[in-house]
Amino acid sequence: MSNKFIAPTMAGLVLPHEEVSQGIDMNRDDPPKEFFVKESAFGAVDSSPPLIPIPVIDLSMLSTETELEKLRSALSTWGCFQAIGHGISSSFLDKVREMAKDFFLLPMEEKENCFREAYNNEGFGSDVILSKGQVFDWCNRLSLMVFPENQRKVNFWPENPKDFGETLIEYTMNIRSVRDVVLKATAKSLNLEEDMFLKQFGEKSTMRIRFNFYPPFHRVTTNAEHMRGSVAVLIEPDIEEEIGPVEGLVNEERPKMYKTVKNYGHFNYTCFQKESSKFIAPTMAGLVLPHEEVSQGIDMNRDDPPKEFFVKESAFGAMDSSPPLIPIPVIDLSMLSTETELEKLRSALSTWGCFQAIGHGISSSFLDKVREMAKDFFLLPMEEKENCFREAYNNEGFGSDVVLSKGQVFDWCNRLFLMVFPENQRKVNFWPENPKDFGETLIEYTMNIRSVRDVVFKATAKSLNLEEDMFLKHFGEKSTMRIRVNFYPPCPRTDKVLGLKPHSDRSGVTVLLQDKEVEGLQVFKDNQWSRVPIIPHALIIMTNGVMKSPVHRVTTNAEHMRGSVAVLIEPDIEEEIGPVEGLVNEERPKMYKTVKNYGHFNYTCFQKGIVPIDAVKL
Ligand SMILES: O=C(O)CCC(=O)C(=O)O
Ligand SMILES: [Fe+2]
Repeated sequence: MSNKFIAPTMAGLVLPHEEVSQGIDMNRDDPPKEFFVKESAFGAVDSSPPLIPIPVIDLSMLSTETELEKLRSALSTWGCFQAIGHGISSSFLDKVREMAKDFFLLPMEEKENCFREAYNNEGFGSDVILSKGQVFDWCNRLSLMVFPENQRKVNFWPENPKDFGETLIEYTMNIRSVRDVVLKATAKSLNLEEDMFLKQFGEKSTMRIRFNFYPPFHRVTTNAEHMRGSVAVLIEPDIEEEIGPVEGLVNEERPKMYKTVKNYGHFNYTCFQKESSKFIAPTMAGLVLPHEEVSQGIDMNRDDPPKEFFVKESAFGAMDSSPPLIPIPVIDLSMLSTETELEKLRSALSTWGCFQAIGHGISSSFLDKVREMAKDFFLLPMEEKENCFREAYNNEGFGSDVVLSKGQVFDWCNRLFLMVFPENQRKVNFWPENPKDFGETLIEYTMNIRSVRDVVFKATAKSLNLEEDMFLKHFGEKSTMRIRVNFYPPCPRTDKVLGLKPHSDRSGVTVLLQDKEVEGLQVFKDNQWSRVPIIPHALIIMTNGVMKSPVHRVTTNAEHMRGSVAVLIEPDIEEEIGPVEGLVNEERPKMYKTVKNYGHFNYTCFQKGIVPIDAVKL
């Protein structure tokens, strides 16, 4: 449903929305400054450097010593050459070029089918957004894996022009022959065994193709009138193959200077990422806001939220800013030893799937401290929060919605999302250093919530006449606890914009500390939305994986910001989640399948536009 990414490239963070859906405007004469290159080790941009020809090698002559020596010299000095005599007909090469151009000239609606995903290069688009201050290339690309065949992602392959796929494969097969000739000749020119490089690239050597398309550029280029295209086939070694110094070239005089690496493509990418591993004010960042806002988060005083934040009609009805205030049940955890409270719990979970917990044993002053700390963090200047920015393709850290799909509706919300338990899965580089006691308080709070979890799990099991440890065991030793600190800036369009769209949490249990003053949370029950009233020191508990998964949302508020802190408790990834044995019998047969790694399963469903519970129905 939403796994395609909006005209990803020129899309970027950097262009106004109209252009996002249309690609780089080929007639504009004012490229945004995000495309301007910076000074670098490679010197300034210079539009007409001298035309020093790179070497030309005739592949059909490589059986001669002269041509072989030319090749060796070309590769050791330049590392590249122009190949002639390669045996591919000129008319076929022209056909490939024409076909590529035909594709890029299609209207955007047609190319849309090939849009790459947000976090992946495969498909049509331009630069993946990776880092703050990234300089964008003035280029659209279509990048496709062609070999090995079983790694083709045909959903990204153009259906138009008609013979695109066929031509692509034929061309790549031709290039494979060229590859073999060049790799063999190179080995020979170095007095190595002929198959040396072929073997190093392995049987499963991949071949990707990248079509580049550069729209004309009025200001900078001399050929301001013409667009330009090119086609690159990228040949990579088998992922499993170790790449390193060739044995035959290493000896006592020339010892090894480099290490061997596996999966070089990934290694290369990781190196690149290290330069720029933080993602620009990721959220409110998105594609949708003008650049100044990208670096400052949602402007808390703006009076014109962009329309990408406007909610659409959904199965959960229209926006209604003041639904009835039907109180969700209140359960006193300190009273769960009594039958009455236990029955109240059972009923709350089977009808609402959530309740407000009082008597939970956590002091009001400590809860206030947690809320204050969260607020202090969000009120820090953006430069300080920058250290916690999440990466483009990952929720962990500070930011807002990950950009996932075309037409995605964004939440009016900044978040800080952190894994707290198990301890060895903490990514401390995303943890705030300010306020000073943030980390400590966070851990203490989560440990408190873990005790609350245990009490609720045990009581729930008891209320269903199950063994007390049933749910605790089901969640496994390695049950994870993540914390999500939400912060909703005031929003002038409460009629159109939500703080959080309708959803049910992917976690097994969510424990939520609401804002003490500003309301906003709503729960969907019996086909209508109910507002959840504020009980200042209660914890809202949603038991998603246990009985009923409440669908909830958060509205926005025009005058006040609002904060909340959610702890998400998930089962051990390895643990199978499914119907509880003790509840299944002949009269009530199993209705659902078991799944492993429910969190991932939930996410996959979301991506496909499926409700998880429907996907596990037997
Ligand atoms: O802000 C709230 O009250 C709810 C937050 C929420 O639903 C979530 O973080 O999943
Ligand atoms: Fe939620």
